[in-house]
Amino acid sequence: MSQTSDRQTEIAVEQAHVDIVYKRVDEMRTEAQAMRRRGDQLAHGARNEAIFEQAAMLFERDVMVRHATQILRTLDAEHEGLVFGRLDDTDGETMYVGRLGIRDVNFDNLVTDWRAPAAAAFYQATAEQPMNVVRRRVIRSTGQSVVDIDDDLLAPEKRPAGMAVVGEGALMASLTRARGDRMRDIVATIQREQDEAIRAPWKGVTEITGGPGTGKTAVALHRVAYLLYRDRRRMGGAGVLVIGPSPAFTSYISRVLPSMGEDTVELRSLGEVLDGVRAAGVDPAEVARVKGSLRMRRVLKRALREPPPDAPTELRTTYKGEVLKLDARDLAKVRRVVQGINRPPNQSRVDAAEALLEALWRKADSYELGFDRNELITELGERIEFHRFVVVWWPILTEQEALRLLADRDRLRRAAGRSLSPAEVDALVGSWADPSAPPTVADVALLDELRVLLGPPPKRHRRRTRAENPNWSPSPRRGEHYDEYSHIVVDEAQDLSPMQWRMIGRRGKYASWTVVGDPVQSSWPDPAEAEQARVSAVGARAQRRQFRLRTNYRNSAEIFELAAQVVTDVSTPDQLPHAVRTTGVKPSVRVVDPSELAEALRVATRQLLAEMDGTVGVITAASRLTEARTMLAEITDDRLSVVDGIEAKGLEYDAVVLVEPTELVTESTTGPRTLYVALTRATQRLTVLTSDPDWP
Ligand SMILES: Nc1ncnc2c1ncn2[C@@H]1O[C@H](COP(=O)(O)OP(=O)(O)OP(=O)(O)O)[C@@H](O)[C@H]1O
Repeated sequence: MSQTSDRQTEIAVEQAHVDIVYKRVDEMRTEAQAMRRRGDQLAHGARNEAIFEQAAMLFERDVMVRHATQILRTLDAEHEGLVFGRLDDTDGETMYVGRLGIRDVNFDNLVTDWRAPAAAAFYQATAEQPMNVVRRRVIRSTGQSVVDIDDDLLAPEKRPAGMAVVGEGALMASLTRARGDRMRDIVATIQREQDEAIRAPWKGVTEITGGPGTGKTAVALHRVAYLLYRDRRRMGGAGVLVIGPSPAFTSYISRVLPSMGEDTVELRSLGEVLDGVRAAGVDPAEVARVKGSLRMRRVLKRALREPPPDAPTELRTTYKGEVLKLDARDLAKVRRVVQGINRPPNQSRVDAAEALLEALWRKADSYELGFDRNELITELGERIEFHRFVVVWWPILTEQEALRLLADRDRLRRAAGRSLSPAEVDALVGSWADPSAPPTVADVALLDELRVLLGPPPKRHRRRTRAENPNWSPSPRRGEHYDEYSHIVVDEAQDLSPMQWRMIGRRGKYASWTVVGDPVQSSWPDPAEAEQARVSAVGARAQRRQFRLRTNYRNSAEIFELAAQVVTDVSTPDQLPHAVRTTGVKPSVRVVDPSELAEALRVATRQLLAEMDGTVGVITAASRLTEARTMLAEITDDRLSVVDGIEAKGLEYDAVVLVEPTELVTESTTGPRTLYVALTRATQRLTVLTSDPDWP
């Protein structure tokens, strides 16, 4: 039989099974809807019952409705390609693998959930270790129709007569497909080295490293789905938090988990970790470096010891005809006493009031007029003007207010002491000069640090804090600043600053971790400091297991060959992945005169948009981003994005135009690494526009 007719016959065989599965799914949906209706009726009827029975009924109803809703949600998830795999083993048994486990009315397996132990062979069997598998088949569907199949024959010698083997490899077919603006799941083609990381035990710290395009992000997200499936009670209750570098990145990965039926995971970018703040802007590299350094912790601590800018320098009152006065030196002494109690400032106002009254008493006592201490303290402490004084002398601050105070150069210089150089102080003051500017991503970690240093405001003030903050939005399911996640995934971990590690560590006091990154792509200049902060965030004694992914599934070999050249000085050969796919198309490096850059950029972009089905990214240095956007303003195509090297982190496009690569290198101390990131974003085509005839 020819390959084509073999293929058609086999597609028809699989379609027959897929039809049975979808029919069963419809039945299950009807059953779940009926269950939910029954639950609702129970609640309705319960109104007329005795209290005791009512409680039992309500409980039953809750369980019923919850269970039914969960089933419906899972069934309604975007389950295109619900059945995507089939294994035929040496005993002649067949098993279908899919996004969900489905049984027929007799409880016989129609589909095994990909996360179940029984399905592991689908990902782990190889020709060297076939694990009893003769043929592995990947089934590709559109909607409910099977459109293609791809087989791997793992044990040719055990192949029974008549077993067809068709296709050219599901992985390659999937890798060459055009990309959309959202990442897709890879459940059908997870590779063995990836599967090992996905199925690693939940405890401790799981580190996944690997070069660009090795599937680290995909693996981390599939690991979340796996952990929720295997250990839903532990993981689901306290929740899973996934942290990525930017809102563009979280939006890019946002579809992966829902497509696997998981919609309870929180995805946050680094600028959104602190509740109520949504920062997306990034500082210039040298400013971000200062803001992210652990030295900032000392600076912030010292800053909070300073009196507020408009604090009164004298407290004057009268008691029984005598003038009692605390001058600036007395007040400074009282402040030090309160600070010595070592309670966070927002929790210390009562201490401050008590210390002031004590100081006033000592003044009065020194006059030797025989005043009674208790009487004096009670009377002065009840006076409205004393309260007014305390409120301005010891204000309750929000973290935003506390950070804004640091825009004052003298104040910051005092707080900086020897921790920051004068140039670093200037850089920070410059970045905070505009009081109406929103916080940057690096500011968020400082705000979170200040939040903890300041302590929670007394209850009466909390409402004020929220009302004053226009961006404040309560997290729908969790208390504010929730820190009990059961699992935290940190993606692009190589870029986290020490201050960001501290911020995230606070949210994972009881968590296990999946930490994903590639040191060669790091844009953080002091890896040793970041490593120290990371160890204290995830716990030094936590059990650690490491996985390294070695195959680059994103870039064509031609594109990766060029990219690898720019990091030869900052990487070891072991850190660079192997790109498996060749396209026969080399990257195009065009030398252009700066005066002709705009036109050359438009031509290259239009050309790639015309030639490719999928997405096109234009990547520039941060300093040239606005200009590039203006140059391309006349091209309106949803498939086009214009980003800088940092924003490009974690994203991918079918084709990329890289503008002036040397500018990405000179823009920061980790420039070659940022350029490496930019050069490894394209799956198929790369055009580089440079004014340097010698590049690369
Ligand atoms: N097993 C696989 N099957 C199909 N596609 C895969 C597989 N593994 C990875 N990919 C694809 O390769 C691309 C790169 O994956 P991903 O973004 O997870 O890599 P990464 O290691 O996080 O990259 P980077 O470090 O550059 O951000 C994605 O399009 C992903 O879907």
